[in-house]
Amino acid sequence: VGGDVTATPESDDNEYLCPVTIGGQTLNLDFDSGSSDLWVFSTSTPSSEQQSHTIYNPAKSSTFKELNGFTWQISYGDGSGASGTVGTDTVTVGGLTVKNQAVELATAVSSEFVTDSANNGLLGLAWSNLNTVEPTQQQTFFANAGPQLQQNVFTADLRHDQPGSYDFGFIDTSKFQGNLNYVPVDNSQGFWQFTVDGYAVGDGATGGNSFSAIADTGTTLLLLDDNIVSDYYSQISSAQNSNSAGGFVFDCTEDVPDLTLQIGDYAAVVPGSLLNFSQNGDGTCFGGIQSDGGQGFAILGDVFLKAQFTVFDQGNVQLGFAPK
Ligand SMILES: O=C(Cc1ccccc1)Nn1cnc2ccccc21
Repeated sequence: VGGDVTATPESDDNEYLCPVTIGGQTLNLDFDSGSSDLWVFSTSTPSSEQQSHTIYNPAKSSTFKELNGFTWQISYGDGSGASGTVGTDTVTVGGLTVKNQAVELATAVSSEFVTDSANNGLLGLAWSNLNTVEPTQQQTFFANAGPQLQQNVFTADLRHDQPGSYDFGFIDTSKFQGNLNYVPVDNSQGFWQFTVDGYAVGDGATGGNSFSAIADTGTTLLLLDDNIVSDYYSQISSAQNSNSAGGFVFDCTEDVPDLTLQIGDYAAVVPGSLLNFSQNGDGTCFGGIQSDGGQGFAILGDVFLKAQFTVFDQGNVQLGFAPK
């Protein structure tokens, strides 16, 4: 048994939304390998915060069960967050069904979520030890689905300005070139965390120290250590770190170099075209590479994942990468 679901980018590839059916009601959720809560806008969300969101109404689901007294509260690295109550229901993603899945109902959401009307909640795909439900931590959709999957994996094929896909339970070899390159994962902090062994800017030599990184579909950009960020932008003559833009910008006319991340024997190339992320409207463009804020590990978000077919292997606790 498996599932295949379309991942549709919002404008500027800011996030990727996938249809999820909960108790017969379908909402578009942000699949997030950087967190482990499945939460939705619901009838419990204040009407002033519901705005034009699609909401889940547990009262209309014949399979919803309240988990009395259970609560959740999550905050994300970008400062956004949400909190609420918990129940269980039948959740289906791309034909794959999990019964009695913990579904977290938002009773409060931060402004970033209120204004993002296409996003009706998140489906966490990190490891369950990151789930925030109290008093009893809950399992993710992927953890619950594991036993029924032919292969205990999900794959991400995210694309620039066009629909991509997530597959659960199988690896579609038509979606990548060559062989998959696997790297061991340290899931002790709940992330899909692994070691990058070096990097290269443009056609320069591969160097630098090895560093820790997480594969995070819930992050838009490629967030790296400040030293690597400075080294990269030293190759773009008009680049500057703009407070008003919130990061490094450069003239849109510039030729933007590739970035290669050496992962074991695999050279993961992120083409310059993906690293010229968006236009600021004043002739400058915003870079796809930005600072990780000094938090000690790099965050390989959608900018990186658009360039690689990625296998999140729960069974063998490893990640696989291949060019597309
Ligand atoms: O929060 C982040 C990125 C981030 C920024 C700064 C420091 C650390 C991490 N990603 N993310 C991952 N899942 C998310 C869900 C909502 C919002 C942002 C989300």
